[in-house]
Amino acid sequence: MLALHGLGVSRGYAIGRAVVIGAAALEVSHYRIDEEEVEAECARLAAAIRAASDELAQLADHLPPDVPRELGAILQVHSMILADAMISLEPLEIIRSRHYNAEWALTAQGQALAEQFAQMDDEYMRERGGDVRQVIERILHALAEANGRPRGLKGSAIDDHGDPLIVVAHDIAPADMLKLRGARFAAFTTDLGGATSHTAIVARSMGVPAVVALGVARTLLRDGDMVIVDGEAGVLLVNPPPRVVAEYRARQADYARERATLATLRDVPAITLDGVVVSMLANIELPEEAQAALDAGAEGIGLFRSEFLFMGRDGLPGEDEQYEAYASVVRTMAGRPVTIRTLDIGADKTLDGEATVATNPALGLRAIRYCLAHPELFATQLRAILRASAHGPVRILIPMVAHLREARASYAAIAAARQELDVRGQAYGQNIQVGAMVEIPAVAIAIEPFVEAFDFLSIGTNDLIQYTLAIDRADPDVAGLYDSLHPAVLRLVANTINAGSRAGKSVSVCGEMAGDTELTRLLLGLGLTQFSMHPQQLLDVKREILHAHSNALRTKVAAVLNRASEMDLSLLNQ
Ligand SMILES: C=C(OP(=O)(O)O)C(=O)O
Repeated sequence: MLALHGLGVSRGYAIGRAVVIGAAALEVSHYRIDEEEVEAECARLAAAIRAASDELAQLADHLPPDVPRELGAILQVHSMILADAMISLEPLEIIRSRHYNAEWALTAQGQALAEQFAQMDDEYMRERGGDVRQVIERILHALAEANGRPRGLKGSAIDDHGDPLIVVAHDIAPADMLKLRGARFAAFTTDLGGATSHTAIVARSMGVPAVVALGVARTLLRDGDMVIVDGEAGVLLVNPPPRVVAEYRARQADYARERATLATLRDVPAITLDGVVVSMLANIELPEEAQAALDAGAEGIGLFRSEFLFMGRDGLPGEDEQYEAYASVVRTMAGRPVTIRTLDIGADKTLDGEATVATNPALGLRAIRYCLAHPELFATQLRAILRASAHGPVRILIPMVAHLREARASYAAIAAARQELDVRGQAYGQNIQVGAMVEIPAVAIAIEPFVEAFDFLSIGTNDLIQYTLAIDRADPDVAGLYDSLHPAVLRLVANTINAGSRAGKSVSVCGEMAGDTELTRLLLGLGLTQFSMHPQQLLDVKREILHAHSNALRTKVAAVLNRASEMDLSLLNQ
């Protein structure tokens, strides 16, 4: 058994078969077929191989006279590869023996061949690995065309009869995670990533165990390997013996029982032992998650990351489409407040087709900076949000504010959007509240004018830590330095909470710190009374709150906050 250690970023355990994917393979559907479908699936693959072969022949026959002669030679090599049994027969055997769908059989064979070619001594032969990959891609295109739909996971069906499937990837961009949402994988692992990378955040929102920062796991695993993902300990076990599988099945059952017990806290108000009332809010990425938030007892949405509506798709969503998405959340939350963050695009969250030239995108044209540089895009989103406020209480949250002039420009844009709606005869969002994310250290330090400028504040600890400690939150090489307990981080959080409380303005934490039960007592001790986190984490954190004594924690935290060293959490348990 191989045990690989990474960072557990989404709780729970999964036992299943690995689906090893590279970036391009993400677009390929993986599902198992029934015995009676085998011959039809083989015929489908054989037809695609013929189509690819015809296409190559056509290309070779109609080569313009001015193209280099090498191209003709390459096409010939590709035709030979295509005719070879390793491509024309082996994948059919995989369909018959493993009941994989055609695309999966082909990519599984491609992966095995890529590894064989990579190990060859002869450089010429090693390079042929690239040709094999190109030939396989040509057949995948032919399969997609024959299906009459673009390749993608959306249309895939995952094996319902056999073992659960577990994604093992080098890295998955947040936009690709969106494609995987519909595909019902039982767990995720990636070689890259950090605890607060957006990939980890999306995995948590999908409610499946996930381990990131595994280093080279993807290169060590093969499609179909039996694996266990331990999201608690951050471990990936490969080909475990039956004794270990049995132990993990027992852990899975215990975990399910623990969740069921927690569910009884759903409607219990979050009040500390000394009577401090705490608001339990949810973070969501897509409108469908609002129901999960309600099911977990959320008292509102503290952060709707609207950028996920814009990612992993062709073109931008228009005003009506956005309005429908926001309105559906507001309707689902039935009178509870919904905080919609305006487009926070940039760094690891990119729009399709938009390349960045920034050398350091985390410090570049992100979030409100991007929106102010694209006024029409911003205005469209603001109109959609204002319209959605007709269905219930909505708050607008502006990300990455660093300057007061950005606050002024945001208010001006909201006023202009309101005016445009007025002209249309739609008077919406007259008294809408506008807040700012506190995620740039400069704001948390010079906080007073921002408290004054905005109706409420939400501390984005993920970025606040990233920018305070100069740690890329998605980079596994520096994950060990990403530290929520650093005294500078805690003082910035305390400064923001205290300034809000002095001015009577509401302050929440919506970064991952809010959902970490190890930090609940610390945040209560810092005076926090509004927590916003993934629906999955709400009940765990509520349990901590119900057993805490807020005033005692405040005294303890105040006594150690100004120490130079990292916060010692054990002091809060004494
Ligand atoms: C909530 C936050 O924003 P995001 O994780 O979406 O960047 C944060 O930075 O803490």
